[in-house]
Amino acid sequence: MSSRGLEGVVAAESSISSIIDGVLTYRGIDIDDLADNASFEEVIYLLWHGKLPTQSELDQLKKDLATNASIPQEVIDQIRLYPKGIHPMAALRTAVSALGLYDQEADIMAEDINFQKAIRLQAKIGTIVTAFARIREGKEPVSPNTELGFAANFVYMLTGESPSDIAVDAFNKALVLHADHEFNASTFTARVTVATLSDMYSGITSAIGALKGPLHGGANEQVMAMLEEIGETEKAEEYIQNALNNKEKIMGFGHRVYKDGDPRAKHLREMSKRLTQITGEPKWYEMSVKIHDLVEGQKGLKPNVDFYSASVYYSLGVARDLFTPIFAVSRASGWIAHILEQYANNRLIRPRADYVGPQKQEYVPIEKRA
Ligand SMILES: CC(=O)SCCNC(=O)CCNC(=O)[C@H](O)C(C)(C)COP(=O)(O)OP(=O)(O)OC[C@H]1O[C@@H](n2cnc3c(N)ncnc32)[C@H](O)[C@@H]1OP(=O)(O)O
Ligand SMILES: O=C([O-])CC(=O)C(=O)O
Repeated sequence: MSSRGLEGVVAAESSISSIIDGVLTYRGIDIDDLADNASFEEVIYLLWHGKLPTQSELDQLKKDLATNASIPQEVIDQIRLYPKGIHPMAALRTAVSALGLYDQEADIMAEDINFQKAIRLQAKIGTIVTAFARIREGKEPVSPNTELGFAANFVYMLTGESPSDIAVDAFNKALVLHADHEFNASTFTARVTVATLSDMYSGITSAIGALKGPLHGGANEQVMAMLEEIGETEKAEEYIQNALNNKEKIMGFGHRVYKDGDPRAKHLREMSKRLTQITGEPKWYEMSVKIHDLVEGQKGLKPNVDFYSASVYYSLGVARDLFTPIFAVSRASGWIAHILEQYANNRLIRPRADYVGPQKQEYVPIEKRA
């Protein structure tokens, strides 16, 4: 008997992140502690090395990320040629694949070289997202500022302006919260790809493709589309009632693993409350809370990481279709950690199918086919 969607199947051992009794940890540290205290760079180090960095290790990682953040001119030139109107996740998938063409060590598998590649990839993925976002608006990409940390540099490259502390803190926390999540669909995809001993760029490219879908990372964009379609908090009840009556899925709710709620959602809810007050548009938070109460009350479904992150990113002035690419910028750290773990103890991932099709069929020559 197969398990539909591999529900409940334990596919491998991992020591990177855990979800036990509804508690999420990275390397055994509770996500609540990390969300309240850690920088994204500390989390990257933790995920890749299995321990929190010392001050000098952190300084070195920050320096490495900042100095590797520029992307090859060829990749920028290619981005300029992408068709107008494409989704930024499609652009990111294509540009990360292209990035691999310009990494002379892409196919070298030695552990130390893989760590260097990990830094290059993590450093450049935010630059790709921001370069695409600006080029499609007819603006020039902004080169990374080597003096800035990861979150600040991302906001700087996106806007071209010196980022506010509020924006940097919010981005940092969002990056920490999205960094890793056990064997979610995109991470598992990355592991399947590199378990053939394919390269890291192939692993990340396939993971981006998996994250793009609305049942996974793509849900955050769909949440904002729903909020904007509803428009006013007073209209939420009728909208949600109709959707549930029509058996539609409400984006940002439900989870394959968490049945009592996603521990990341409360942090994003708080951020949404605060940021929507700051922008003077509390309605997006109020509408989200209204929807939350309705969906939980009627279906018992709780919000996942994608629900309140929508109003958070919106309040930070991010275009709706960049929400999922920002998720990818963060999750790249987790994908890379899993790719390194897969390489370190590799075996091809190749499950079986429960064949339910016809058997003992004859080959019928084409002229005799009905
Ligand atoms: C970062 C992330 O990837 S978090 C997840 C992001 N995705 C979303 O927010 C999309 C909306 N949510 C969903 O589609 C689902 O809850 C998933 C895909 C996240 C997990 O789903 P699964 O474990 O496969 O549950 P499944 O889709 O089988 O749903 C089980 C039941 O709950 C219902 N259900 C699950 N989620 C929702 C939802 N968001 N809205 C309404 N009903 C839902 C299903 O319709 C189904 O009902 P049924 O048994 O009457 O047919
Ligand atoms: O774990 C999952 O299935 C989806 C999820 O919440 C994530 O990837 O962060």
